[in-house]
Amino acid sequence: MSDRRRSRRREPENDRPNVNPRRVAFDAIRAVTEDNAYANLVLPRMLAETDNTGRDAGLATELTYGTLRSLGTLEAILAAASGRHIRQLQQDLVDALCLGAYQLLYMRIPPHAAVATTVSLVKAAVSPRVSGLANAVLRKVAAKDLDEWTAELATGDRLADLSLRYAHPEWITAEFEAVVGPDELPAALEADNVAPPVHLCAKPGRITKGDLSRETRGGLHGQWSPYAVYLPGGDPGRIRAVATGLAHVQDEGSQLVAVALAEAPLEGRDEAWLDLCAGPGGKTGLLGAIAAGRGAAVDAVEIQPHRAELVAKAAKGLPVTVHTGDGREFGEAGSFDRVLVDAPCSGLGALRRRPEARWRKQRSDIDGLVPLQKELLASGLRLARPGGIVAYVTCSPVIAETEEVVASALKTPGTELVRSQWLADRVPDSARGDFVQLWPHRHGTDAMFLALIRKTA
Ligand SMILES: C[S@@+](CC[C@H](N)C(=O)[O-])C[C@H]1O[C@@H](n2cnc3c(N)ncnc32)[C@H](O)[C@@H]1O
Repeated sequence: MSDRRRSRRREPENDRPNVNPRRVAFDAIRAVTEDNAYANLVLPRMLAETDNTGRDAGLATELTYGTLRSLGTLEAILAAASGRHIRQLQQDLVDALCLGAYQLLYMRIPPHAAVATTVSLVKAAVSPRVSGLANAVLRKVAAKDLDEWTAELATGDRLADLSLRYAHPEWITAEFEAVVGPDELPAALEADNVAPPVHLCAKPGRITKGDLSRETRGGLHGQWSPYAVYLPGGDPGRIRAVATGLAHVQDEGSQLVAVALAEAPLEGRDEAWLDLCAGPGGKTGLLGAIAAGRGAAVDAVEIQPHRAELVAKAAKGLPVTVHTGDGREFGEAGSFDRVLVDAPCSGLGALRRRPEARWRKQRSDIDGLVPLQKELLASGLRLARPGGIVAYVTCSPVIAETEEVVASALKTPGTELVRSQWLADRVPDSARGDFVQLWPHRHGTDAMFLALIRKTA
């Protein structure tokens, strides 16, 4: 590097400090553990503020997301290496040690560099007094690789050992196993630890997949959804079609369940569609675009005003009317032909997108959500006309939020479960009995669940 370029790096333009990527990652992790921030919101802002771009931004992102995803496992290994309970150490030191241990156990960073940079970070950002302790603990961590550590800490309890190996809380591992079974469980857990590519949806009637793919400079067409394009990299907001609303960011699985509702066979009138839990509007945007091509219109309901505004933005120019209100009290019974109930859920099917989420959630959160899910589905069934079709969707595979909610709704007289033939024909291994269950490790999508229910009377 020339002297001129080196000095430019030390004194960045606009007086913005070019803070090194490890420090940015540490600050982002601190914001998550200390202030309950969301990494995917806080990190991009910190990268912009510190002028980190390109490879530096990539390194900071991998460090932040990887460390947060693996927190439980890193803390267990650090506890063993330090010989004390992790809660006996101050939290900012734990965060720095996790960042260092992640580099040692999950990345190809040479151990001496991972230890030295973390000790410097501890000196500068935590306290020089604990840098000796950090050095000693990290050297112990570096003495074994991840497989050796997980073998050493294994208890013989299969679910506990898998949870440690794949960095999931044990209760989530158990919930996944109840659906996917023991053979596929490791693959299902492992898939949550891989950052997913960004999926785009080319809104039908607005832009073709081919044109969207060209705008993304080579984005591949999605495997399953007729509207999906995989972004090859970069900021989706910079794609013109996304900025102008012709396309939007949407997981391919979310596209599939929305299209499955639109493609379900229906006799009679087919012009009044309802999206009962619409915010922030990804599925409303897609359903609105399909409805536009079929002469139908969509009513979209969202209880949170700021999310209702996002729905209105996502549906701009489409035949969609947005209502801010409670879906349990909305509308006239029997007035809709197709109804989507994309219920608020634990989100355990999208853990790969939210690095810290698995450590924040608790089993009791699900118990709190199930009554609302049942009420919203009951309301969706009330609002569907005889012969109409209701799609119950969650981005969670958990039995209590999926099968059990649907089973309770099917006790209502005049309802029957129908298979999504459209989805079954298109996506292999997507059947879960008569339901649809997508998986990151099988399909590269979020773990979306879909049940189609027809109102027979
Ligand atoms: C899983 S999200 C929906 C995602 C959305 N369909 C999409 O594709 O962008 C569930 C939404 O339901 C909303 N919600 C929660 N309770 C509700 C209620 N009683 N009535 C209407 N919306 C509700 C939440 O605020 C949240 O925006």
